[in-house]
Amino acid sequence: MSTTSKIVYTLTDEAPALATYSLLPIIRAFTQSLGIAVETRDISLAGRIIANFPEYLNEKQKIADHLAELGQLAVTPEANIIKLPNISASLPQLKAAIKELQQQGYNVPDYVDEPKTAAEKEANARYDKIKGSAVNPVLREGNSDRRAPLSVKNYARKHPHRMGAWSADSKSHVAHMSGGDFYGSEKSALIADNGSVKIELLTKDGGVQVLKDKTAVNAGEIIDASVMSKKALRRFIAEQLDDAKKQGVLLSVHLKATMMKVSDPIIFGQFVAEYYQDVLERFADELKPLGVDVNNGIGDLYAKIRALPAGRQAEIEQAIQALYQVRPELAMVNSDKGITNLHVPSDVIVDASMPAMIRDSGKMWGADGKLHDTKAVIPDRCYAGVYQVVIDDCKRHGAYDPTTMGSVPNVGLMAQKAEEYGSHDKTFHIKQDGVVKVTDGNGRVLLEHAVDAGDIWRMCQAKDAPIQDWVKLAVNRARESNTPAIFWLDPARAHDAQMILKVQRYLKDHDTAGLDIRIMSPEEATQFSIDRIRAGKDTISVTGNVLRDYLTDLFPIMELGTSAKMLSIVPLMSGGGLFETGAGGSAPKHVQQFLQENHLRWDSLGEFLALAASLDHVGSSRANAKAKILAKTLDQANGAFLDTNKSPSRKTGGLDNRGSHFYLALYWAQALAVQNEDTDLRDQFAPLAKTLAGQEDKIVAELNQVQGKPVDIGGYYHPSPELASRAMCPSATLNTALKDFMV
Ligand SMILES: NC(=O)C1=CN([C@@H]2O[C@H](COP(=O)(O)OP(=O)(O)OC[C@H]3O[C@@H](n4cnc5c(N)ncnc54)[C@H](OP(=O)(O)O)[C@@H]3O)[C@@H](O)[C@H]2O)C=CC1
Ligand SMILES: O=C(O)CCC(=O)C(=O)O
Ligand SMILES: [Mg+2]
Repeated sequence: MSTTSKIVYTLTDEAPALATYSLLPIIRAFTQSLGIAVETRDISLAGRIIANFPEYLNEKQKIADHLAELGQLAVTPEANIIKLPNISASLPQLKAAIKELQQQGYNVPDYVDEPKTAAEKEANARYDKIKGSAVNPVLREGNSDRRAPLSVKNYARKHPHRMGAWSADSKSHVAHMSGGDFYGSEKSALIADNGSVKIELLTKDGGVQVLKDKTAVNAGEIIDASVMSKKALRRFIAEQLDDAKKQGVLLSVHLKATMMKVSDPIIFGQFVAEYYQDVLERFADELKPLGVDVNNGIGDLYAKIRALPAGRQAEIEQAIQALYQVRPELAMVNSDKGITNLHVPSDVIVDASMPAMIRDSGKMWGADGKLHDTKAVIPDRCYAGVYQVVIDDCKRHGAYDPTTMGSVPNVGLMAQKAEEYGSHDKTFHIKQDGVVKVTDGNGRVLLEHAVDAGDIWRMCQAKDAPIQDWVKLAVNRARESNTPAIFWLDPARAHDAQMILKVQRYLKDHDTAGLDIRIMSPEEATQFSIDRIRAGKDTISVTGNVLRDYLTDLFPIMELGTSAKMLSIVPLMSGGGLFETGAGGSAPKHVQQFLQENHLRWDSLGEFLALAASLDHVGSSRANAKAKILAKTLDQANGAFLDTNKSPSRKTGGLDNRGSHFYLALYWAQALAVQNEDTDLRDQFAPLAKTLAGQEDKIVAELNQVQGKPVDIGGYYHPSPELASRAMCPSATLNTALKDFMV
């Protein structure tokens, strides 16, 4: 047995970070005697801020750049990383995290909206790297394999979640642009030789602005560029506001301002600017000096007008209320608190928000606290049509039935910052009219677009080696699960047209005899997959990076009620493993409930599944037979956990995240205690199984009785480890049982 086996468990944010305080002691108890070191690395938003400003901090406060360290590990065969969801911070969230750290005595600099000094500019540049989806693209050095394991699917069939009924006359629909968007303007080029490209704006007045001097490119790589016209977008938004009002439906906007951290806050800002135009113009003289930024949502205005005299502040607030009478009703994030879809760019995130809407009868919450039909605006056409197909299908045939429906697992192209999700450093808010050109090392123009000031131009890359790996993964999954696999590619898109050629070519490298592998446009693929879903049949979706993200929330949320129950593996191209936990996010709503009621409804099944896969990887890559047994018994424990329905309840009073962890420990110890493959392990875990089973009632009572009262953990983005640990491990009996077992 190797003694060097190491699993890195990531410390992140919000609900999954809280859950870790309770789960990690259990994981350590089960692995410590096996020579498997479970180490932690802090990749939380607060941790990343601290790591990037060492010169502002004292020695005790400093932490190393764990994300950079893991990024280096991810390209080595030794990597075995369990990655929990982390906050991809919008600017308002980043600022809130900075403020909290400052209040805790961390002297980190402010993020200044309009930086003037060199120091301010330098600090902002560091913060810009921390914000948005700054973690996943660094660690995801492989493609993605996300699916619902059979045990999970069977669980969902036995314990179906609630699905809202659909009616044929639902007015809910998706609205997208018909021109002037990324989809309509995409151009693509295939790179012939290794080298680099230059991105320049040739302005109308004859000037040249270098947007990005050097972007490395490899032979066989696909690059593409596209532009979102500000004028076309504004026209489209104005039309949609009128139409929503006319149809009497809510207006909702679904973007990914977190992951698409450069483009989508700007697009979001255009909705805010258009919707609140009257107020923004009427009070422009006061709002401008305050630095109100529409890209941060109308919440930014509310926060900044606090600096005005009370009377003026009230006047602006009244003007906004008056606007709500004449504008279409907005979908609400929190109707009790009056928080609308347009308050903060990161409250409604398309991958999770559209499936939740479809699960809830195609409705969203209105200001009256009731569900209403809604216009879901997804401006760009690349992927919006997928949701319209699902909505039309639900209107025709009603909601899907979790007890009978099939599954849509996903194989997603993701490695090496593939496609749109790697485009931040090549996305530009154009300041002057002109032409953007991408030229190669020989000065040859590969791509070019005429642009106007205010437009968003971006370039994406998809490297060849990841594409080959992705095709291989798809074929393997189709073979292993004997399931049809559909490549979701649109021949009308320049990028996808190139991709289709590559897929056709690389499929020939594999034995595909007897497999059903097809290429379809996203809309056709959606219809094909949901027809099969209704017939109880499975279909593998093989997609690019964005659809990987969207579909691995869409289908799990319909099939399982949540994407938390997904197995989410990233076979790293170097041979290592990155095991993501579930396919969802860090569930901010869960933290609110926890702080108010000391009940954490976070479901850690994703962590359990990832841990089993990670232990199995230790077993295979390190020839560690005991790790294999740990993995196998953990799988059995997961099965028992699902069978006995020990997932956390949504409501305070029932078993929560902590109780669910206890049951996992109990079932895992019991599975180890009854296996005969390794008698040492059996003898070692039998007493723990006995202790936990004997104390079940007492432990569960201790875990449940703390609920119902507010709890203080000393911070939101950067809680106190002592307070959080105390809150998350409230059963003295369980703590003692684990401690006694460890010695
Ligand atoms: N891999 C990653 O690192 C990811 C990070 N994110 C980040 O997470 C944050 C929040 O994103 P958001 O789009 O709101 O999505 P979330 O997935 O965090 O939340 C949406 C809803 O999904 C349900 N949910 C998600 N995970 C679980 C779980 N383990 N147990 C139970 N329910 C769960 C909850 O529904 P209910 O309220 O009905 O219980 C939750 O309110 C953002 O900062 C985002 O960038 C998002 C996706 C992936
Ligand atoms: O990185 C992020 O912000 C979110 C990632 C995500 O939603 C996903 O991978 O499904
Ligand atoms: Mg997602």
